[in-house]
Amino acid sequence: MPGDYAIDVHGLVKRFGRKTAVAGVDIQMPRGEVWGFLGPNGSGKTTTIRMICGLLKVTEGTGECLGYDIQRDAARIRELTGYMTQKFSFWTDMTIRENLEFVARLYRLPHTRQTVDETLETLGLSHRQHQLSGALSGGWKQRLALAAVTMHHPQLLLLDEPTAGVDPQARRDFWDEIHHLSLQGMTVLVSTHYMDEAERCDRIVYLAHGEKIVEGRVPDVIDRSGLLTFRGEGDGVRRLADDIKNEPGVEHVAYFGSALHVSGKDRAAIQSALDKHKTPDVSWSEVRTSLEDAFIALSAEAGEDKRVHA
Ligand SMILES: Nc1ncnc2c1ncn2[C@@H]1O[C@H](COP(=O)(O)OP(=O)(O)OP(=O)(O)O)[C@@H](O)[C@H]1O
Repeated sequence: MPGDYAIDVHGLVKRFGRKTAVAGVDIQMPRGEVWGFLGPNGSGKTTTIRMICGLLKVTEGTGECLGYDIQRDAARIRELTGYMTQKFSFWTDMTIRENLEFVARLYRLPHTRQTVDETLETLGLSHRQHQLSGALSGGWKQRLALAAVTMHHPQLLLLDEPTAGVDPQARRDFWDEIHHLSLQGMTVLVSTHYMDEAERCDRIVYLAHGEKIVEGRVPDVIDRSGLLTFRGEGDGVRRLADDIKNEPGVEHVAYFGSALHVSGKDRAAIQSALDKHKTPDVSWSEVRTSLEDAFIALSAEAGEDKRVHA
């Protein structure tokens, strides 16, 4: 099989007129892994994905996807890839089965009936195959879209915010399916804004303003942020937020239900801030820094919008 990496791209740049959407991104993603692609709105995730699968011409940069050159072999890459766009569409007045048969014919897949049967079975859609697609709930629509993009047995799945607006149980089911596909050898790159989804990935890549800010396993990304976090619980803890926020060395203060999380890089400074605002009914303990806080800190370090710290 050509190439050790499913995705091996260097210095990808995409400019739309004077706007630089992607400003030099490198990704080396081994085959068979599940990676999360994160970053604020407009940070360049979709544009990067579309360059990787040959749907968008790169302005600068080189690379291979599944061992094929992203500029020269775009058509071949598209055959071997399943790409689920943010706004995937299907015929709402056709049944699930009819939609999948339509896609199968579009891809000129052999043995249409059998292929569709297998796809329905794999994704747990068999019992719903005669339902009109337009009547499906958000979670089942997502499942149908996944069925449509996996039917030709791609080696690489590129999923662009596949679970946006889907309820937690459906998101969980969707992720079970992603891991199931990964166990069958598929490589999966998923863009998401959900931190719990990021935690399910082998590795995450975080973009901001078209640049890769950080890449790694979740615990490593959290470590790299250098943040320490303390959780305060007890009556009145939320009233302390504004005062603690203004203490030196305190970088983030966030509400978690009735608790308060205080983060910063300097242990002594945080401790002295907490001591200063000590009250008998509030207790503090050190907890794991959240991935969200780590991203905010890393983005700020990289020159991202510093208003997030205000
Ligand atoms: N065809 C286009 N023409 C001009 N600008 C574009 C085009 N496509 C994307 N952009 C711009 O490029 C930047 C990156 O967009 P992109 O859609 O890749 O971001 P994203 O990280 O996927 O965002 P989101 O999380 O909102 O989906 C944005 O500023 C966007 O407006």
